[in-house]
Amino acid sequence: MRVAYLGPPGTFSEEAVSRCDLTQGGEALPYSTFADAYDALLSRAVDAALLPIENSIEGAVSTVLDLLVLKPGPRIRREVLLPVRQHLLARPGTRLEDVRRVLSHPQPFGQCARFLRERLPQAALESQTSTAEAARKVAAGESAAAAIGSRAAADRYGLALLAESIQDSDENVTRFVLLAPSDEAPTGADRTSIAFTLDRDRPGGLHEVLGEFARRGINLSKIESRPTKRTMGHYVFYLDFEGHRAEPACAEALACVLGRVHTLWLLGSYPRAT
Ligand SMILES: O=C(O)C(=O)C[C@]1(C(=O)O)C=C[C@@H](O)C=C1
Repeated sequence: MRVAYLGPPGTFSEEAVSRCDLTQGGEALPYSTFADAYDALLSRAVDAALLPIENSIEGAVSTVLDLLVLKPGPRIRREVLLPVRQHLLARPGTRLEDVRRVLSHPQPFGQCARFLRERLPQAALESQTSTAEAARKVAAGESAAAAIGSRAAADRYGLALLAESIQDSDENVTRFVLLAPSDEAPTGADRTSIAFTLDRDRPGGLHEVLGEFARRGINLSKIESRPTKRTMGHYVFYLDFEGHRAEPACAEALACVLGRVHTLWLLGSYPRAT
């Protein structure tokens, strides 16, 4: 399987590729942005794309949520839970007090907010396309800069760990989804992701949708909203629930939801990661 991920090599996304049963041993192809990896799947340059969707400290990876409804088509075939340890990486010999610039992907800045505030309050934070890209630039640049990223990135780009495990909480997990042309057959322990918009200004619309699941004893595991990007106050709701869309109770709930929403996107059913 050819799988697109956020590169260059050394990202957490690359590590997630090596942890997913379907992509292990396949051909992993690095792309510079989530949108590029997603487009590679749409154009069939790859068979799948593995993208982060949420983090236990920082929350939604909104770019990826937006892609799922702005360019619909790909289905979620797997979820992968990756424990994430963030480290401060710098060229060997750099001291913490020398660091004036910190480079990373925006997500790790949020995951390491306390460390940055307490230990590097003067440093400028510079967003990069990925943690590994940040490490690559720090390795190539001057010593006043550091990157936030993985141990694998430090090894690959010849950087030292200036501070270890700097995320706000020890429990730091990023959830990735493997997107493919179709989702997975039922396994008995599945999850389903959908997205929908509601008709505007109808009281109780969201409550009615949630009620279809509650009535059938279907456990919701996530709800998230994003702006539709068209009008202020109009949202796309993202919902995850336990069960497969082909199971009778879930199929019935989805049929009823279809009658209560403006637009429904079926994002896929896939085995639940533990
Ligand atoms: O920059 C990387 O290493 C990525 O794989 C991206 C990403 C993300 O966007 O969430 C993945 C996992 C971590 O939460 C930090 C960054």
